[in-house]
Amino acid sequence: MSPIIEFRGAGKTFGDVTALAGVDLSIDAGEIYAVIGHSGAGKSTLVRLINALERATSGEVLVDGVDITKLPERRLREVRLGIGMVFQQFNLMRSRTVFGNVAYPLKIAGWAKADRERRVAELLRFVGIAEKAWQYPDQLSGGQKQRVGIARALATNPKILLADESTSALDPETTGEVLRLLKRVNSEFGVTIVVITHEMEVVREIADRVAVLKDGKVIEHGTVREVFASPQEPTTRKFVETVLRARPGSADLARIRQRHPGRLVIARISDDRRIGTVLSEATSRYDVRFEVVHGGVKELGSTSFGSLTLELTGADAAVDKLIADLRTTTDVEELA
Ligand SMILES: Nc1ncnc2c1ncn2[C@@H]1O[C@H](COP(=O)(O)OP(=O)(O)OP(=O)(O)O)[C@@H](O)[C@H]1O
Repeated sequence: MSPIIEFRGAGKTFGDVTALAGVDLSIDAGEIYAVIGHSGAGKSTLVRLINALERATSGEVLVDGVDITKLPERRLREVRLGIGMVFQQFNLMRSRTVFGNVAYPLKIAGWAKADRERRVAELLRFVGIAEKAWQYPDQLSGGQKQRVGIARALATNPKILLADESTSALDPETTGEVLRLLKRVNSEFGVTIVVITHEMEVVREIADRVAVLKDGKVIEHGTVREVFASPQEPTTRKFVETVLRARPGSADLARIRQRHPGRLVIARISDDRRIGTVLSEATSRYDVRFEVVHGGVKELGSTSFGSLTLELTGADAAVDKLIADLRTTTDVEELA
């Protein structure tokens, strides 16, 4: 895999505000790369450096091997033709039909009318809204508007698609549909997708790799599996916990304690760790009972992943032995 987008010490300041500070990041051709961070972390600035809607004030940004921070405006137009973008608020033209919106970039790029018509029909079929071609944006649901946004972004066959909070205005079900559509864009056309989000659930559903942005810096990056399995930074851990309910919050824990006076442990669950087998053997061997009191398991790619908080009731020494057995197969943390 070769990088299609590379940030090398890229920084961006607005007056005395540092939006990005020395970002190093490498995104491979054909992958779905997510950038997650809280509001103000610098996500939008980062994505706007890729299509040079903003210019870096330091460092380099390479797109397809070319440092775009040095290019004159005229050459940037070519670079931008290879990059599509979808937005949180869809940014459709209200006065044009669905067809007109999707045809617009083709018109700008000088496509002949017959070619435009063929291409738009093909795109609308791909995103599943062919029957809405002559409707106006105001007549569409949020999910349908975003399908138009995606069709428009793909019109000129870009190699890169930038999705800036593209599902943040949608309900969870519609979010799922749009993310599945973006996955098809990636798998069927090989388009590299950069997803900007503040939701870890979006990262889980769609991305191959993820970078966590905080105060204009990349504080952690890796495959989605690595980052979910062992988040290093407190900010990353909090993001992961929003999806996995890995650890009961303090209010939850107080309620759990009231109902469950036994010892509480958190055990990591994943497909390759047979914790069910160990638990059932150890509970009968040591005469310890267990109750699941918190947690969850989610699909992550082709595997399951998560954590459970268990209440273990029995003689202290027996519970110790059970915890030791569990530790031979997974990470176990006892809650104080
Ligand atoms: N045009 C601008 N002029 C001045 N400051 C800016 C400008 N654009 C961004 N900033 C500042 O840069 C920082 C990063 O902003 P950015 O929009 O990139 O963050 P973000 O992570 O996308 O946040 P959000 O999720 O709220 O959009 C913020 O402090 C913001 O106020």
